[in-house]
Amino acid sequence: MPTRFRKIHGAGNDFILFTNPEPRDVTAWAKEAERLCARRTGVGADGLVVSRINDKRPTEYDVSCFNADGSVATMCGNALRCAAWAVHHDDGFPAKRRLRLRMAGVVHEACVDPASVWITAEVNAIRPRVLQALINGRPTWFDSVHTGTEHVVAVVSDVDAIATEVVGRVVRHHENVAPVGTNVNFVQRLGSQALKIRTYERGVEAETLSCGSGAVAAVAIATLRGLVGKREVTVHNQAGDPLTVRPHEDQPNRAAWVGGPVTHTFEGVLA
Ligand SMILES: N[C@@H](CCC[C@H](N)C(=O)O)C(=O)O
Repeated sequence: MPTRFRKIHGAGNDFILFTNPEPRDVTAWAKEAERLCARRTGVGADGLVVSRINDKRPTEYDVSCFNADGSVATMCGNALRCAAWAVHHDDGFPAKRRLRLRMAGVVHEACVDPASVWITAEVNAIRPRVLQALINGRPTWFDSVHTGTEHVVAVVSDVDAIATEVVGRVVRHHENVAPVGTNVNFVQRLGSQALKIRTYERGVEAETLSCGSGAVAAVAIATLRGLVGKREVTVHNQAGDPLTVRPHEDQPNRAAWVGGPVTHTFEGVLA
């Protein structure tokens, strides 16, 4: 197993990132994710990410993401953004050029500009009202949308009034989304083209400070429900580092760009 790692976060969603491990590397990454993501006994992170260049042209990287519990994330917007930052920083991939990142068999575009790192996410069919749960005593509907991974979204009047981890844990295991479960988002309209979001993440089994695929899901549902127009939306999160979501120029109904800050925190060597 490689010993050098980088700690990095995408708008507060934090990862242990390994780049370009030896081609013959046989690390059991899922197991290592569980061990290293532990906040008290490991490095501590929401997930573990492995990024490696593949031999495809134009430049393409394979990016794998494991949640803190060792499960595979089929899509993680913030992990892809962190991986894109590293390709730019370490391998000299030019800013503002399109890069290809493959995660769980799906190719995402990425683009690093000085202020933000952007990646694309799929926006699949919306299933309105897939489940209902009590929020502060009030029955509340959740819509679902698959943005590369499972998300449900409830529109609420005040996200700060919600016990996100309590409600999130119940909804995450709701029978209508069994057996795979779901990530759970609570969304509030903040004004013209702005939302506030809180996300309970499956696989981390806790609220995270931001979620890229969750921000895309929130914008898809908020657009459908007429809360925002179909153009750029600012999604304010618990990190205080908003993500921006805008429709993809070529497939506005099928994909979106999500962008925001990436911060390299430190590099380390495993004992
Ligand atoms: N934080 C991520 C989503 C990670 C995946 C999720 N926990 C799952 O397993 O579905 C993001 O930024 O998109």
